[in-house]
Amino acid sequence: MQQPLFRIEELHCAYGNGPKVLYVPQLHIERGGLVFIVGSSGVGKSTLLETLGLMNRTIRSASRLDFFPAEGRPKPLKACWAQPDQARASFRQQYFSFVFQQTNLMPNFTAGENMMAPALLNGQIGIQDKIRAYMAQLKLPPESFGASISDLSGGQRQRLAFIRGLMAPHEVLFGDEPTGNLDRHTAHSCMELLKRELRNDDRTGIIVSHDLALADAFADQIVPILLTMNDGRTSGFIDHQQVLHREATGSFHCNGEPVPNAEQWLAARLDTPYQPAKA
Ligand SMILES: Nc1ncnc2c1ncn2[C@@H]1O[C@H](COP(=O)(O)OP(=O)(O)OP(=O)(O)O)[C@@H](O)[C@H]1O
Repeated sequence: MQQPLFRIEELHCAYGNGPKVLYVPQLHIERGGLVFIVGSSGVGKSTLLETLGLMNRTIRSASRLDFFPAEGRPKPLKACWAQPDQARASFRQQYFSFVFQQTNLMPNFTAGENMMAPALLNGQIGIQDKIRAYMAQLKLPPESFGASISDLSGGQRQRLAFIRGLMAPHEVLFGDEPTGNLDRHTAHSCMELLKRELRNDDRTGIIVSHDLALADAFADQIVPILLTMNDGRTSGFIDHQQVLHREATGSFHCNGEPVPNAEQWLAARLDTPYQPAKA
């Protein structure tokens, strides 16, 4: 049976006093596996990630925004948002890790130190062998372990950041275009590794991506953010009936109907303004 990870109801997101950028009447994200958030540019994918990951003040209002940790009672994120920055940071550090396209590596530390940092900070030891195995899998040369960040290519840095995120033992890993700088083959290797490791550790990856083929190949759940038009302005909208779930057979279904080709199904919906049914 599926376990809840996030439960969202009537969430409105905006930046400061700016216009509403995202509306989520209802969304259930389940624990375990890989969840992809897809949508056209500017529709609110990063906003959703920032909201769930307690990264940026994006909530205008929400009637429910709950996180269900593996142990203990559900945590109302709405209440976390009212707390000081320090309290939110320690909540994040307890449960969440992050991988961004702009890697945020520490330039004064070597590649190896960067990859080991989150695991060491969380008290893990004997991690070098694991990191070296991940490096081999992602075709990073062994000597790059001791290299300066400035001596590595953009794609190598992204793979380092990816391994660093994997090494952090948190139960949710948020990724914002974590393979955006990589060629298709390497992006697939990253996702294969991520999927396997998440499954082994009962963790969940929530990934923002433009790459519908990657979502089709690896996601267990795909959340499309649809484009809506209000008074001439566009904003994002999530219709829970348009969320795709992968069945045990490996194929997707949506609202009880089979979806034979998720990539095509999504491509046909994402760029066309969507008219939500009236409640
Ligand atoms: N810090 C911010 N302050 C004000 N508005 C913002 C901020 N960040 C994003 N926005 C606005 O919110 C909307 C959604 O942006 P968001 O970055 O979430 O979209 P996205 O789907 O992730 O886009 P992309 O695929 O291009 O990265 C856009 O209209 C954007 O201009």
